[in-house]
Amino acid sequence: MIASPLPSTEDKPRRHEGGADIVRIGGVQFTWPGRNPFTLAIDGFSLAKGERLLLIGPSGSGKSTFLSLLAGIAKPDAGKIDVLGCDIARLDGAARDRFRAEHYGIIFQMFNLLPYASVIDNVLLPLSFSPSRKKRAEARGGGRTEAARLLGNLGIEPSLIESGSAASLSVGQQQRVAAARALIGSPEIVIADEPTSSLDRNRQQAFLDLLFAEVEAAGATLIMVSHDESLAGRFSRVADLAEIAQASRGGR
Ligand SMILES: Nc1ncnc2c1ncn2[C@@H]1O[C@H](COP(=O)(O)OP(=O)(O)OP(=O)(O)O)[C@@H](O)[C@H]1O
Repeated sequence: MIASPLPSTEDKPRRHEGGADIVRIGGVQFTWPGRNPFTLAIDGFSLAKGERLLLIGPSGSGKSTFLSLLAGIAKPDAGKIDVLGCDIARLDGAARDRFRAEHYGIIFQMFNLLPYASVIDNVLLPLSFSPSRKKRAEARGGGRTEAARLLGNLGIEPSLIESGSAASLSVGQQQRVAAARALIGSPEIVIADEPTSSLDRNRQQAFLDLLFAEVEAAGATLIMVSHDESLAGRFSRVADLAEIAQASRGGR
């Protein structure tokens, strides 16, 4: 069920059941270089801890660009992107990479698994880059135990966990492995860029059931992009990117 109406940029930051803001963006400008440059401007946006935001909008409207800014993959030309009290717009590339590894689990559109690595090694990868996620996984019995638990909960057969390589998996299985990799070590923010686009309706719903259960168990905040507005009822908030950001093309 959608908790409340879609916000305008003038709205006060929305809070989710008392959760404090985990993200606050203000005055952001970002332009992709090129002959017909695409610019995204975000006057103000905030996200409360524990929210599950579904981000919708037409193809090419800038949803992935928005996620890249939110995750510190792209650096804005101006403005503030405050995440967990840190303005990531002020960090250099290496510091943003470290921050992302510590605090974000990301399910990319193409999954980005290491094809020749085993399923479990793909899931364990983020722990090599994040001391705090490693610590949290260790507190739950160790990285391998936690990876196997997540993979099992996400419906990966035990026989595939140690021996299967990512390249040998179906698209649906790759997606589940990508979700386990995003969730291991309980990052505060989980970002999913159209993770269900290659699944049929039943598998889509089953995947979301598993994803939401794990996100909730970890107390994480979820931002998911999808073209499928019928998923809206499952999220605490739904926003069209056009309500959050102004997109423009060409010289400014
Ligand atoms: N790496 C890049 N380099 C240059 N321009 C880019 C890059 N990525 C995106 N763009 C520009 O930004 C625009 C918005 O792209 P973006 O991928 O953010 O949209 P989207 O809403 O996520 O689209 P889709 O729903 O099709 O994935 C593109 O049309 C393109 O012009």
